Amino acid sequence: MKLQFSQVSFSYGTQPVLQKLQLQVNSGEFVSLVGPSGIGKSTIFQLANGLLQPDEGTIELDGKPEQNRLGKLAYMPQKDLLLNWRTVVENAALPLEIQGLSRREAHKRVIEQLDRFGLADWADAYPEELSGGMRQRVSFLRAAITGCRVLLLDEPFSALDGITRVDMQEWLLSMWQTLGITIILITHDIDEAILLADRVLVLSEQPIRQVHEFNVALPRPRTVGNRHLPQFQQTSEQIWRVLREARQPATVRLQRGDNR
Ligand SMILES: Nc1ncnc2c1ncn2[C@@H]1O[C@H](COP(=O)(O)OP(=O)(O)OP(=O)(O)O)[C@@H](O)[C@H]1O
Repeated sequence: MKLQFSQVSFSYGTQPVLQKLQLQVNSGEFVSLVGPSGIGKSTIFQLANGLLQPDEGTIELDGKPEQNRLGKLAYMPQKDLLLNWRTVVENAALPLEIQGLSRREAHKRVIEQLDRFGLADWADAYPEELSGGMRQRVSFLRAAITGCRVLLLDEPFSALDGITRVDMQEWLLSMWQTLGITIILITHDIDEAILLADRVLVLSEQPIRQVHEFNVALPRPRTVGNRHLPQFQQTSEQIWRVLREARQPATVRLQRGDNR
């Protein structure tokens, strides 16, 4: 599914966050969104999934303006939000039950997918028995089982330790390739953004009027070893430059304040 923002503006009260933003994510693409804290990344996700509506402009799904986007894009928040009193199967089945499937049918569909998501031995486990990586797999399964063709992932690996994080990045890439879905990932980790994505979109100004776009010219399938390739280093430096330049005015203000 293709997602497009056309001339989208959005404010929280008097605070503008987006101004006439153009943004497109193509069907089957993996796109990373990076930018400083508070710039508006999560707001873009909430606009995309219909929790918020633009003040101006349109949001299009597969080329058609779509006002009613709730439930059409799956969203996986930073914190996994698993319910402690529900087992793995019961947690993952929740959106299907909300969609109106019987408990029995919802569980059957989840159980069919457990192996693919590396959860076959954990069907009846409760969240507190799972490692951080396992919890994220359950959360990912819960988002993917909805059948939505676009997954919005809001810093999914930020709470994981380094080794688990690398494992999960490689796992996510293999799932993306198997499922053939569109993924948009918010991350603060530039290396992660590059390693996973076809394109990295950098948000650097507030309000957001445009995105800086970087195509990632690395072959697929990718592994963490790709970080040492010259193209990887080059893209990383370009992204850092954009983010550093954007920070300059704030730094200058801070220095002036300190000198006063
Ligand atoms: N419900 C809200 N009401 C008013 N202002 C909000 C609301 N949600 C976010 N904001 C403000 O809008 C701006 C963008 O917030 P948003 O959460 O989209 O940023 P972000 O880039 O996702 O940040 P982070 O990386 O810290 O998650 C921030 O200044 C934030 O304080």
